[in-house]
Amino acid sequence: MNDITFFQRFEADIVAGRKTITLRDEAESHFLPGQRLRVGRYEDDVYFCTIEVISVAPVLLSELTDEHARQENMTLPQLKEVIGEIYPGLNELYVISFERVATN
Ligand SMILES: CC(=O)Nc1ccn([C@@H]2O[C@H](CO)[C@@H](O)[C@H]2O)c(=O)n1
Repeated sequence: MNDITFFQRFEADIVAGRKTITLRDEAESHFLPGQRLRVGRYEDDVYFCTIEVISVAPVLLSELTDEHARQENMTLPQLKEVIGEIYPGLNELYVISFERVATN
């Protein structure tokens, strides 16, 4: 069983260490620093790596900066568009920062 899933289009960036945060809603805000999470693809739940949670912190959509976007390997407009598609109308998000620790 996986602990968290990402859309398949982000797999390569996560595995390469180019994507080091994810923005989630309250339902996925319960992860704790130091936890190791098995990561799978949203589309088929196939495991693809393990990450260690560094921190979890609330952030408003309006507070997102170029630094968040850089950590997503996107531009800020791209990031806001993606969030608007995944979480339409949601302003209160949680930034989960992580480090990729293993691939098995
Ligand atoms: C079921 C479900 O919510 N799955 C999600 C949710 C979010 N994300 C990524 O986190 C960042 C900001 O939201 C962007 O990179 C998103 O694509 C994801 O990959 N998969």
